[in-house]
Amino acid sequence: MRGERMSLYAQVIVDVPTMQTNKPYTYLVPSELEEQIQAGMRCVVPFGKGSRKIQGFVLDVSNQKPDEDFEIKKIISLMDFVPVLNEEALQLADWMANYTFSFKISCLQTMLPNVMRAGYEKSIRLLDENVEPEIKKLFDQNNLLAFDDKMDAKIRRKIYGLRKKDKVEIVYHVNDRARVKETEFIKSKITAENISAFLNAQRKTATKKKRMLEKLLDLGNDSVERIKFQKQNSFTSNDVKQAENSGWLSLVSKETYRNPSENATTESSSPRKLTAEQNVCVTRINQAIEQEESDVFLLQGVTGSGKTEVYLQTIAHALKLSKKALMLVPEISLTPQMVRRVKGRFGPKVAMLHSALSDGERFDEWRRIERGEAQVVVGARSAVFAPLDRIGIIIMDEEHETSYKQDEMPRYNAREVAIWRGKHHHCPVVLGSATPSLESRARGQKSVYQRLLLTKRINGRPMPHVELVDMREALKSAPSPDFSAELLTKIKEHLKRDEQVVLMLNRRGYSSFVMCRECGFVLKCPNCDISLTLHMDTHSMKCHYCGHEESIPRICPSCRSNKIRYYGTGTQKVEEQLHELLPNARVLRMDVDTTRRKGAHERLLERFGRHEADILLGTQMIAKGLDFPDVTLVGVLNADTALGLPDFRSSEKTFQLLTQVSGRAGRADKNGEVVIQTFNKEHYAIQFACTQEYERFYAYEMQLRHRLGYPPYYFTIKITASYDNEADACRKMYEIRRELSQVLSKSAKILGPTPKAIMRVNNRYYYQIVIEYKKEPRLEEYLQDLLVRSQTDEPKGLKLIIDRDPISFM
Ligand SMILES: Nc1ncnc2c1ncn2[C@@H]1O[C@H](COP(=O)(O)OP(=O)(O)OP(=O)(O)O)[C@@H](O)[C@H]1O
Ligand SMILES: [Zn+2]
Ligand SMILES: [Zn+2]
Repeated sequence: MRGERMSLYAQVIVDVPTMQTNKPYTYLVPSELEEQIQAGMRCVVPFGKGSRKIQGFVLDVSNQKPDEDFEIKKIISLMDFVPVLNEEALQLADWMANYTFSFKISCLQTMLPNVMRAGYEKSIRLLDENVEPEIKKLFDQNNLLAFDDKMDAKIRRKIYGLRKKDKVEIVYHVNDRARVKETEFIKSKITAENISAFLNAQRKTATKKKRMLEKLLDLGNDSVERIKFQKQNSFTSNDVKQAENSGWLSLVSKETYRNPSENATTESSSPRKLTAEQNVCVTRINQAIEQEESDVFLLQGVTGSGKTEVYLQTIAHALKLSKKALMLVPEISLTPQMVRRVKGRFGPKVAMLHSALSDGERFDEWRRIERGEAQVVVGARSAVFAPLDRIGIIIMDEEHETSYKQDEMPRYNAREVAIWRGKHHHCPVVLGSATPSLESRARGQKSVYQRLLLTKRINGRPMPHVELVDMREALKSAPSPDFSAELLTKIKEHLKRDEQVVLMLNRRGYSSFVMCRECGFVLKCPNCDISLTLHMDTHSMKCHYCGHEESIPRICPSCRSNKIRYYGTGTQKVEEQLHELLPNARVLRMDVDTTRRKGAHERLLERFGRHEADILLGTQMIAKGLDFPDVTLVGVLNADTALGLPDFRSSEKTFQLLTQVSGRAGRADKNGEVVIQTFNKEHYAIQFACTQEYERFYAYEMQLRHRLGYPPYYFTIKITASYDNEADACRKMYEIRRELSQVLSKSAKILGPTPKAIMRVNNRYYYQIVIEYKKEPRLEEYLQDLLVRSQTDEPKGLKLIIDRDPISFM
């Protein structure tokens, strides 16, 4: 209509659990927000009936009036002054939602620091005051009552009853937990000109006030943190307040960052002279940076070949061209040495994003990146979403690590996201590993990725010599259950030479449990199909799946016998054996129990580096990245615990782990040795790990995968359904299988439905199907639809998981 002001409409993705769709809802932009609103901002919108308020993301703003004829609701408020997600992030979320079969809202939220995701508070509003006095007195003068999970059950029931009669309603508030840290600073108003007037006005006895005036004069034009100023000069908070009232100073609040690495020790380091092989790699990558080519490089370098130096010098090159760099490492708390090296080279230009940071620290690092104050970002999986612009290079260290894949929605692999961003920014992506995933190595074969090789160790060191010990034989004469005579002799030899030893205990699926020797009873979790694990530090039995905890039984709950004992090997037990076998050796133990505290992991490694211990005993967490010059012997106590798992990747995982841990030996100027104890000496994964022939392992494993129809020859998607009862879970999966057989071509294979390896977790029952296929044009659309439908499927309570390229089939 002419003359009428054109209204603005926003497309908003809303956060409604259990009612997700990937279609945005249209909202009217109120006139007072028209100037501010932009795509990528968070907002608060009404949803559904009543006064429910929820968080949303603005995807798009336009004059386009939707042709829906129902009433269009108004946006209530905007949570941001500037967009928190830029154009790139919005596009990436689109791609990710499609590619990983996820809801767009979970993709958008995943890209932001935790504190920027919505926190909701619920309260109850009394609509009708005509209720029991006992209930009425719970409400405040605004007729509101905070509603939380701790509410008394009886009251909760009554309130529920009132709600049915419409006497109360639930009100939702959206909280923004993203708080900026503010620090108070003092700015002096005292100058050489005005001080004498103030001094003269003081009584003779007012020495503190005189001192205050002098200190303020000393400040000159600098501002100083209030806390520091008070501490250094022994002033109280009140002294400062009075000085402010007298007009001697002003207080200003400034935004500051929480600095996560304030206390970390970093030595600065300068670039090293590259070896010939390193030089080839650096030159190729630098060229791609300059020419803005989005090539993917697979940097395949044996352990100790100096991959890190290649990363550092290519990052430096990007910085020289005024570009930025993104570097991904596996869980960062496990690779403190790597972080120190990057910080040592690039200092304050570096921002870190990892799970050991508090939410506040993470938010501050995120803002430093977003404002362009950090040019190099180092972080674990989710750092792949760091809000960097002008990216010149993306690096992913240990690209084969499965921790790069997130195992909740959105089930993305940081590797795929990194490659997507590389294309977006026209920059190279470098995937580095001594033992690349079969997928990446195969893409290198087909030149989808470009292979770069580092075949030799730095300083011309030989690869360590590896010896296999057949435990079936060795146990007959072993000095203790976990140490063969061969390994023990070697440890003694190396310790005598004042060298260091790393011992790895492979704990996967092999923790201590409690069993009755009389009747065979094993203590299991009441909620899950899994035995409870013994924790000596807390003296309790714990379930690693649901967190259930109970005390250690003294008597068998089944037959009342007292012959109930622990079985299996834990690091604590091995440590005890070590103390008995080698009473003089100093042992550092590193496992989940000793590294729970923040920074504990790093401190243990520093102590080992300072030779405060001779032996570092740990779980898989010691296999990667450690670079200690005096470690000359690596012992693997149990090589094959993962081999027995019914999973197509178990050989690959075993080979990678053994090669990585072997690589910790002999990295500097002394030769290294490795002893691997195994019950499967003939297994090809163990044999190739012994000779450290990645390429031969790759060729052999590829043949097997081809024959069995596994990745990387086939694409795979795993579908899992769970219910609180087994029959429904099973029935649902048969229904999905029937539908799939309509959608898929003859060449695709459907495995299952089968119950999951651990069928019951936290009292839910899990069934799964795996699809193996090459090309299925109708599959994606079917799965997207299945995902949306699953929220309203009958019977209620279904949880459906669709996992593209699953890490395991278990
Ligand atoms: N050009 C060089 N000259 C001298 N020393 C070097 C050079 N490049 C790397 N180094 C040193 O060699 C050692 C091994 O390098 P680095 O830790 O990068 O190996 P890596 O390939 O990452 O091994 P891994 O895969 O086992 O972690 C380090 O101590 C590093 O400082
Ligand atoms: Zn449990
Ligand atoms: Zn018993």
